[in-house]
Amino acid sequence: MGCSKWRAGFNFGHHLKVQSKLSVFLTMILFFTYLFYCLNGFCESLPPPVYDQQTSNLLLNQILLDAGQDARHKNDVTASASAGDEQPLELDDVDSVLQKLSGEPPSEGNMSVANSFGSKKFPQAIIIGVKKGGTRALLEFLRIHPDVRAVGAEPHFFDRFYDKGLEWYRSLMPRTLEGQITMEKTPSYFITKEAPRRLFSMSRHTKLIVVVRDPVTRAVSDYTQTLTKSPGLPSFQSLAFRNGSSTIDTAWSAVRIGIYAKHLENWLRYFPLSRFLFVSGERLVMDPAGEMGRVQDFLGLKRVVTDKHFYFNQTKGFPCLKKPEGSSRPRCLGKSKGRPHPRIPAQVLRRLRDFYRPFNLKFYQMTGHDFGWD
Ligand SMILES: Nc1ncnc2c1ncn2[C@@H]1O[C@H](COP(=O)(O)OS(=O)(=O)O)[C@@H](OP(=O)(O)O)[C@H]1O
Repeated sequence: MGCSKWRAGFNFGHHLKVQSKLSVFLTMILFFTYLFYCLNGFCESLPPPVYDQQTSNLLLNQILLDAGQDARHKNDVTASASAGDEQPLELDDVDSVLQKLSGEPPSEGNMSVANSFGSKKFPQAIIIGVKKGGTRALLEFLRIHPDVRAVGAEPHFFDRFYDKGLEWYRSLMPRTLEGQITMEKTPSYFITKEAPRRLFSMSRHTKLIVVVRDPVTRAVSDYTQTLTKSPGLPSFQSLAFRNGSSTIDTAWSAVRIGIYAKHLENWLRYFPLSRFLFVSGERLVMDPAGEMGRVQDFLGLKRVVTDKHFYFNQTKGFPCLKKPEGSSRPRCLGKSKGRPHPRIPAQVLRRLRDFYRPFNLKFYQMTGHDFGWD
């Protein structure tokens, strides 16, 4: 009995010894495999951190906040809904926000290649406005171009995060090779008083793109977005007119943003007109290829994005991409782009149109371009 107990104890001890030897052996195999991979340079192909954890959390919080209740601080991060079986072209979830923030393409075979080559540069071209003008559509259309690399989410550097410094801003940019253009879009730059001076101090050569849209429809679009986030919002007319009077309330941002001439004046104090391209938001919908031709010329790019990239989606009521960046499937923008607008009384729209007319004319004169809103 005692002997068999001892033998059992011995077997158990022996078993343990064999097990621990086996685990040491396996650990060694793992270690040497890893060492072998690193020596062959494979470790470098892991995506490098684009920004530190603190920054990433900050941005993530900001983005989630943007996507949340505060419609004034909205972003392009929206819950997605596709038209038919198509994937929306937006930053739909946290993962894709982080991925897009890094500016790297979706996890496909070439990800490590895209991460390892080129360098992060300050953007040579920025879509600075205007909110609800069609800025997301323009950026996504541009991203099909092989010589354009852009940050997906809005960095908001020249308005909200300027304190973080230029190096922080540059770290958000995707890597580019010689001849490729780095881009970003943040529509609130156009109405930010300090933005022109700040951008000028980064580089006076940055090309500036402004997507403009009839300020009346732009205001309604802006209001629609706020209404989606806050369903209890007062009516459009009660916000557009000051204290129930017939005076337009220019303190309301949905109205103020549309006074394009005023905002442009601020930019022209720093940048010459030749540095700007004004894209018609209406034409971007009616003739995306035509408008994209102008944009590519302005950026000094070969006209790669042409009518063969677009088709008109009847369900969505907007042009969509046949093959967007990193995908072989057709895609439309998400449900927050191309939303139906609430009905606004005709006399309210007329009053607003009258209000904008002189500013529009001034804007046409300043830009040398009649956008045909009147
Ligand atoms: N191809 C395509 N698909 C969908 N939507 C398109 C497209 N081209 C332009 N638009 C118009 O873009 C409007 C949204 O503008 P922005 O992207 O600048 O909005 S934002 O400021 O970034 O929130 C959006 O405004 P709403 O129609 O009011 O939703 C659209 O009219």
